[in-house]
Amino acid sequence: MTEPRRPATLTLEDGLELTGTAYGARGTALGEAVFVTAMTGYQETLTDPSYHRQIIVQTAPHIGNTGVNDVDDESTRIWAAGYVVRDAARRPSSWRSTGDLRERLEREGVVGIADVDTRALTRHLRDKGAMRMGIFSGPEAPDRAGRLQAVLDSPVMAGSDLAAEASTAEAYVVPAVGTKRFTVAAFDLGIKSMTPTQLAERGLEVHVLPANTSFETLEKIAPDGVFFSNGPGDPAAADRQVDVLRSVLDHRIPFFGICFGNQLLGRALGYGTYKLQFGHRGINQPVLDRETGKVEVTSQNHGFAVDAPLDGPSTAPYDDGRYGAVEVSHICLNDNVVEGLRALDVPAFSVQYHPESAAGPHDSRYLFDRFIDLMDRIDPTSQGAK
Ligand SMILES: NC(=O)CC[C@H](N)C(=O)O
Repeated sequence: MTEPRRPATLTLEDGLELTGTAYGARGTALGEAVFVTAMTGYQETLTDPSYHRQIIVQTAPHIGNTGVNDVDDESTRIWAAGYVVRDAARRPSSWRSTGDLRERLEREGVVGIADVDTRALTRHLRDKGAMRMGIFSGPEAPDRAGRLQAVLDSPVMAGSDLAAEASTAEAYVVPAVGTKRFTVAAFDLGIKSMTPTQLAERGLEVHVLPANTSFETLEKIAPDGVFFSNGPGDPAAADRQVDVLRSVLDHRIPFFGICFGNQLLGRALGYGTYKLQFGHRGINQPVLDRETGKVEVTSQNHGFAVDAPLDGPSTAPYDDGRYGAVEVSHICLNDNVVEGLRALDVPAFSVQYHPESAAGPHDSRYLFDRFIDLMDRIDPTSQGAK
């Protein structure tokens, strides 16, 4: 291998260092190190707001080969705090490509590192657990002690309340495609753009709301259903959204949540959440739908999970069972982590994975139809499930 022309160093909080070549912007990147096993879809991954404050390590060895294009972004910018790849493509080659990933990373100030053995790094993170990381390149790069200190001084993910940082500043409406069936209020906790698209394509008028919207503001929209999106940060820190969700449940408004939304439904029902040793991030995670017995191959990106009993149904602990019985509807077949919740006495369900599937397989898009079924079953005069 030829000597790297623009050296860069990657430093983990446990002291491990790897050297490579600067990729994208030069400077310093700090964040939680997370590995992503998806073989495709790096543009969707980089622009997923749930990666706010995380440095992505791609296990797929060749990144940038299909360039970047104008249609695959999941938000208006790259949210990843840094990027670690093995072989960065020298030039893109795809009929869809309108630009070069390396140039885009540079333009958006995202510091990356290439020529790293990302699979060895992944095994390290898998065995040692989630931890902070820094990438350092350019003339200002600190020495070894300075690099480690910078990593140790950076914030940890546990306890971080980040949804508002990734949310829209202003509410906006995505009109229903075709005949309008229902009005939905979608809390943007770091929403991916494919989600309102999937909702709107099913005849839903989607009111996308900032993360800190109050229940009073929500009520003015008179939604037929409420949706909570994916998003960055620790669900244990999102008390404000949990309070709003409890009001939604109290009013028996049909609710559907994805990923962060699943964790917040878990909390609203009285369950705890915990940090996984390492997260689930990829587009080939097997999940069992326990009602149908079917296995879905899913797109996932989560570092936290809901702590709910797998044997069910059981009474939701919040306020002495105020929300009645709940069951764990989906589990991950790799490690039995809770991947979905369904309330049996209030109209609410959620999944820990990504039915909007951008990137990823489309096995789970039926869940958007289940949300519509739930709204269909509600009798507006009784404000309760039929
Ligand atoms: N994609 C998401 O919504 C992630 C949820 C949460 N931030 C986690 O890491 O578990």
